[in-house]
Amino acid sequence: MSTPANKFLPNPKTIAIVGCPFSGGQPKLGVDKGPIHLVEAGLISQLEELGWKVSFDGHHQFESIATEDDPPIGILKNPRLVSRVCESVAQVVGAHAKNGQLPLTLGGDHSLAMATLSGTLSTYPDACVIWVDAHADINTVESTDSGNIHGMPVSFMLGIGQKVDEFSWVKPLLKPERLVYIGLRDLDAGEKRILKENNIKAFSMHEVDKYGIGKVVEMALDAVNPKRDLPIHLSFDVDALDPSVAPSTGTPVRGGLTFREGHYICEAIHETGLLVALDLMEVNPFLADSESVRQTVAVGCSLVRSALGETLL
Ligand SMILES: NC(=[NH2+])NCCC[C@H](N)C(=O)O
Ligand SMILES: [Mn+2]
Ligand SMILES: [Mn+2]
Repeated sequence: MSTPANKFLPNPKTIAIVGCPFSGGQPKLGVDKGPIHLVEAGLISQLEELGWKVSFDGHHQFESIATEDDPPIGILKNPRLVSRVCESVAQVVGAHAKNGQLPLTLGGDHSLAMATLSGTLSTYPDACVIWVDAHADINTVESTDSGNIHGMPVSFMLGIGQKVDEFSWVKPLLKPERLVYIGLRDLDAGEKRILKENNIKAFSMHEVDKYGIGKVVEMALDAVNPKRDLPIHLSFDVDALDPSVAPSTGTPVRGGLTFREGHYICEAIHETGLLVALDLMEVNPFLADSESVRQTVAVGCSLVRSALGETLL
C-alpha cells in the first residue's frame, strides 16, 4: 500500500520515531513505559506496511540528565529535569524535521510537547498545531494548581505567564491563532480564562456532540489553516479518548471521544497531506488491568496508523 502525497516531505517519505520514556511532567510512574509498549506492539512494522521508511535508533535515555537535586521552582515540580529533557528532545525533533523526516514522538507525558512543538516550529515557523486532548495543558506558572508541567506546555510555547529562567531556552514560537483544540472537557478555571483572553479556538466535547466530528475537524482546519497550505503538527493526548476506549492513562476524564471520533480526526488530518509532525502522549501501561493496557496500546498504535495513512477501504 502507498500513502498519498504529502506537500512537505521529500520521497522516500520517512518517519523518525522519537521514543521518550519520560514521566517527570506529572507524578504517576509508568507513563515512561508508554513508548516501549507502543514499539513492542509492532508499531514500526505497521508503519512500514503503510509504505513509510521508518528510522528508529532506540528510546532516548534521560538518566544522565537526572542527576542533581531538583527542588520545585514556585510549585513547578521537577523543573530542571523537565526543562533539560525537553531541550534535548527539541533538538532531536528539530533535526529530524530539518532532514525532511516526519518526527513521531511517543510519550511519555505531555510536557514533552514543549520539545516537539519547539522542534516543529523552529523548522516550519508557520505550522499550525492541532491539540487533541481532554485538557488544554495551557496553565501558566501563576494559574497551575498542581505544579505538574504536563498541564503547562502550551503556555510556554505561547510565551504567556511569568517566565522561569530554567526554561529560557523555550522560544515562544506558537501564535495563538495557529492553535486549535479538539476534545476538551476538563479545564481549570485559569485555563478557561487564558483561552478567552487569547482568543484561542477550541472545540470541546460540547461542539463534538453538537456538530459531529466531521464538521468539527473541518471548522478546526478552517480556523488555523484556512487555505489548507500550512504544515500541521498533531499533538494527540490519548486521554482525549473516552476512558472506556483508552483506560490506561494518568488523568482519564469521562465523556470523551469515541474510538471512531479519535480515528476520524487522524484520518482527516492525513487526508490534508499537510502533516509534518505527530505526538502520541500519555499512554501509561502501569494503570489499569492487563487487558485494558493491551487495549490502550493497541488504540495508540491504530491512531498513529490512521494519521499516517491507514484507511478503512
Ligand atoms: N497532559 C495531561 N494529561 N494534562 C493534565 C493536566 C491536568 C490539570 N489541568 C493540571 O494542570 O494539572
Ligand atoms: Mn490530557
Ligand atoms: Mn495533554
